[in-house]
Amino acid sequence: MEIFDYDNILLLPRKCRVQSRSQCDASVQLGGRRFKLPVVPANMKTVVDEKICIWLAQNDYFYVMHRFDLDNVQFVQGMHAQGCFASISLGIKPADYATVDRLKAEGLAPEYITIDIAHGHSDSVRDMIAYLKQHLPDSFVIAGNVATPEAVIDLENWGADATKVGVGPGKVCITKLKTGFGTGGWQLSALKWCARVATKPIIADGGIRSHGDIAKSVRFGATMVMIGSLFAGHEESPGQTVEVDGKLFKEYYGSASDFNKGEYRHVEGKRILEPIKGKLAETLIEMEQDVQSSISYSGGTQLMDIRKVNYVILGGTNAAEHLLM
Ligand SMILES: NC(=O)C1=CN([C@@H]2O[C@H](COP(=O)(O)OP(=O)(O)OC[C@H]3O[C@@H](n4cnc5c(N)ncnc54)[C@H](OP(=O)(O)O)[C@@H]3O)[C@@H](O)[C@H]2O)C=CC1
Ligand SMILES: Nc1nc2c(ncn2[C@@H]2O[C@H](COP(=O)(O)O)[C@@H](O)[C@H]2O)c(=O)[nH]1
Repeated sequence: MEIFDYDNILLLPRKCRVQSRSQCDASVQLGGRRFKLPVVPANMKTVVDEKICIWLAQNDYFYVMHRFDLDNVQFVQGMHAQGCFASISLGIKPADYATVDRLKAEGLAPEYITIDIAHGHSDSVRDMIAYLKQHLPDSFVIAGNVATPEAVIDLENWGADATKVGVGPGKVCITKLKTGFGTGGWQLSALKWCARVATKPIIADGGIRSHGDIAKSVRFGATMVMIGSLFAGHEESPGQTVEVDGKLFKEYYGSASDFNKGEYRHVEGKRILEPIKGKLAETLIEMEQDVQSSISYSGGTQLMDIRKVNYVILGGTNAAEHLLM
């Protein structure tokens, strides 16, 4: 198996078919809705809050609300009251089952539910998918996180409508160091490996450091990418603003860090500071323009045309041009 990551792959251009990059369509379909970009901000406390989720939904971007210190039922009610789709996260503990029961009792079906645990290839996820399919059958269920084709096959067979791939590639992740496991350092080839067996959409989660990594993810099989660090440093980001030597930063911490958990137990995340870089809306517009540009380099007009390009692996002993077929 080829091992590579975002920083040692480059995609190869094909003859351009558009007069302007504005003719390229960066939108993507997921769960019956079309979104402007194949990008979703990570469901983390320092990345999204209710206000950001409303803005994203109203502006045709996908979002997944985090599940920490939050009443999911109130959140779904609030989103529906604003005329927005509801997209929540759940774990697999008794409190999460109680949330499903309350949603059902209130007649509230979130349009999207993401089951979000560290080791998603597990019976506990199988059981939660089954419970959701029984009690909230209209919700589109995303399940993760996983790292292998076996896991993608199992989650799909258990009823997941999409899977989330990425164990340990995140910027505030220390899973690799603490456990010796994961896709940190080879997330892009893990995605390729998983995509070969997937029959439903994959969300590639973690490790995106520049906008070009979005196109690389799509090339290797992602329908969408989940991004934390690139979104955590905006003026409206929910993390605390911190001043260091006259410069402004936002805190960004892992969901499995002691900062999020409130205790030092099974910690697999850390806290860092991200420089503040302006408004979220501006970053999303720049991302859209960059993805449009990627599509034009692929010789296409639609997002999935990026899947057709060849690529090279830079450096290392296995440097080579990789042709399709
Ligand atoms: N993408 C990634 O690489 C990672 C992401 N995270 C994020 O951190 C947050 C917290 O995750 P998580 O701790 O799973 O959520 P929860 O705190 O909700 O725990 C979920 C349940 O799974 C159990 N559990 C957690 N890890 C394992 C494991 N390795 N093997 C067996 N059981 C396990 C926990 O029990 P117990 O605690 O008693 O073991 C708990 O019962 C999530 O948002 C998750 O996405 C965390 C780590 C890696
Ligand atoms: N191992 C851990 N992974 C975590 C934790 N909190 C979040 N995450 C994952 O990171 C991505 C975001 O990655 P980024 O590279 O874009 O910053 C996020 O979606 C989660 O899957 C954690 O505490 N430990």
